[in-house]
Amino acid sequence: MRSGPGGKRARKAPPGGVRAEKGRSPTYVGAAGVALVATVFFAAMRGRLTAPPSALDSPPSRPVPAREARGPRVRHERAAEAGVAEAGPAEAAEQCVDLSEHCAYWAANGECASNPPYMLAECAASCGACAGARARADGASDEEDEVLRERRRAWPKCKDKAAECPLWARAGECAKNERYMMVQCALSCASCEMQDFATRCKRDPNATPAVLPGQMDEMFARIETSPEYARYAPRVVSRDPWIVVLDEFMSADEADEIVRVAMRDEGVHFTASQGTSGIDEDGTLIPTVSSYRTSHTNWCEDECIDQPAVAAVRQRVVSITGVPDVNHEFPQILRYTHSQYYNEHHDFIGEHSAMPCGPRVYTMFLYLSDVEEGGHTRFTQLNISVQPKRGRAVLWPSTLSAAPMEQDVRTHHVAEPVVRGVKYSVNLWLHMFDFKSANKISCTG
Ligand SMILES: O=C(O)CCC(=O)C(=O)O
Ligand SMILES: [Fe+2]
Repeated sequence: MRSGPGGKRARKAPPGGVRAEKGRSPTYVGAAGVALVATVFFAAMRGRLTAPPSALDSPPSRPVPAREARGPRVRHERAAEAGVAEAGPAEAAEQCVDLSEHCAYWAANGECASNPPYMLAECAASCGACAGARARADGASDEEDEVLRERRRAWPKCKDKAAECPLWARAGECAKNERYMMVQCALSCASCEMQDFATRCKRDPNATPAVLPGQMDEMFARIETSPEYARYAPRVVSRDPWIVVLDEFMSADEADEIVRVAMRDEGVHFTASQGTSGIDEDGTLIPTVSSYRTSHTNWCEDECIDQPAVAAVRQRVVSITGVPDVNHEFPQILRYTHSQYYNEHHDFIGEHSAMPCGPRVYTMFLYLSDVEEGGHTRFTQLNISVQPKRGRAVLWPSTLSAAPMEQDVRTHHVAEPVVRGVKYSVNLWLHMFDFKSANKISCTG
């Protein structure tokens, strides 16, 4: 059976300081800039710069280090467009290619120096910042090179996973973006021991489990019988395993508000939904985009997570399940348009069991829109199908009440293709232990 859906995993995007203008410190531009100006100059002298601006009908706009442009999937797409199969910026630097047709123009206009994080990633060739030129383009000194060589001798397996790591490290990103940098740029950040999953991600033996054996049954029975929850109009559609539909879990206004939040800057925030295809040597779940799942995903964090409607719903989920908010993954907002679906899968991801967060114990799935036809959530082994309806939620376990660390294989499910309308929905995955603290140190995959 396929592995489960990708959860909110270690932030794969490059460091925030290089994602947004605000992160660019003067030292950064200054130090890297001088070296880069020289690099670009010599690159130009070597004839690396190709089409001059006049070759373009109108000059391209300045390169924008937008969030969207920084995520790994988008990078891969861009690489594919540029004919660099499966290459990201690191590979692009190795192969010495540009990922944008505008690189030469931008480089000629000094962008390699004034916007190095973006330009080094996207325009390695035009900036003369290919692998061989990397150290000098970073402005690294001979002493720094020696420090890195020493570190490599002490930690032969330690590596930087992105070509830009030395530059980012010099810009202070190891501290500003610890979660990403300490694993992805371990060599440059002197955090080699952190690349070892077992060292970085030990579960606290005293961590409090959210669900003890038998408590799952108690929780579902409470939802069914307690007058406190009657306002959510709960309906038990299965008892073993438990599946409870809550027809009035959210108001129409709340659901609409969450869609509005999700739609902000839509092109940036919704990207193809990913699954996972395994785990790499430092404990990072490997994301995949495949025909198994064709929806689009928008992770609700940063400016989304505390929006009033989102916060109210999160609080409601805490109070109904008893699972504290720190155990919840960031809400995963989904959009399915015509014919989009998610094939049969289980939300339990085996690899989580060895992580500090432990397994997903519950899924609270929220429907934010009415769908004219299709888009049902169908539990394949139980012959149960839940129709999307704005405000409705469905709650089910991924593990067994009697053994809550173990998968309950009966809750496999599919998202049926949407036939008419658009389905907006949200996954809230609740873990056995603290997810958010573990996520901060890249220990949730
Ligand atoms: O869209 C649905 O109905 C279910 C989605 C789902 O199961 C998932 O994203 O894990
Ligand atoms: Fe699912």
